[in-house]
Amino acid sequence: MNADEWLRIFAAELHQRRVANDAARHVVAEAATHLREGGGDPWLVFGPPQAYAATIVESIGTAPRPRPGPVRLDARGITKRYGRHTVLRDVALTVRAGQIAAVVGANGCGKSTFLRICAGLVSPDAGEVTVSGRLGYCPQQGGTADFLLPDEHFVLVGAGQGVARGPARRAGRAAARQLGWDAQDDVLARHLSGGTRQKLNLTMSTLAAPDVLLLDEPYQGFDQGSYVNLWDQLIRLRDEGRAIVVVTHLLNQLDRVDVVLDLTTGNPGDHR
Ligand SMILES: Nc1ncnc2c1ncn2[C@@H]1O[C@H](COP(=O)(O)OP(=O)(O)OP(=O)(O)O)[C@@H](O)[C@H]1O
Repeated sequence: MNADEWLRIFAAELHQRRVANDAARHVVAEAATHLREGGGDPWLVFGPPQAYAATIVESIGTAPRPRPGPVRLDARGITKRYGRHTVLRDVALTVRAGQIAAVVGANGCGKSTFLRICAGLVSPDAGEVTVSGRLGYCPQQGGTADFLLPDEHFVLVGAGQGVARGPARRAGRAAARQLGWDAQDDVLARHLSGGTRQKLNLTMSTLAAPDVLLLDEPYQGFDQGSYVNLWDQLIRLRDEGRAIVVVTHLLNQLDRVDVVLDLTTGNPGDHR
């Protein structure tokens, strides 16, 4: 790993660990100067960027997190049956502005079904979902149009949300860049790689600055760097006051979320 790559991951880690922006910039600049003047492999000088970021957090602490705001998504008593199979039974989830909720559980326990119900795409047999504000939804699969360019996707989604062509294109490209993807490529969606198509999906769901963001395993096909960028982006969106619900199988991410809904047991729990 070269110094630039190490510094990029180190900066992202500091951001994720909520080190105040000014302090993080200062620490990264110091590390960069040290590497430039002293040379050498950053892994030998500082160790893994994650571990060095943890040491920095121990010594300087983190910025206070904004307090969660009003309830943005409230799902109560959600029950869903397919034939004789009850997929969801009396499921509840409340997410406030400035919170991330993770929906976890075994394959087939109903995570995607629950998210689709929250998005208003599937009707529950019982229960109610109340969403306050604008909604963004990133499905697990599909969602892109094979014969459109990325820019055309942004314009289309923008039109549905009352955003003009130019701003929609710019917002889409900016959000894509945060995932490490240059969306200016003249490539039809059907020729994008699976991971890049998922970035397009994700970018579309965040385009109109939604108050509630529903993400169904949004990282599928992502490489390690894109995955780090994704969590960076989610934490930034949360700290801006969005309410985020993310379906995930990656339980090692749960220390970053505020609420966990385990559909294997059906119990939502405060995580912090
Ligand atoms: N439209 C449908 N008609 C009939 N059964 C369905 C339908 N949609 C989902 N199911 C069933 O409901 C159950 C839950 O599916 P769902 O996709 O919500 O699970 P999941 O927890 O998201 O799974 P995974 O972890 O594999 O993504 C499964 O048994 C699935 O076969």
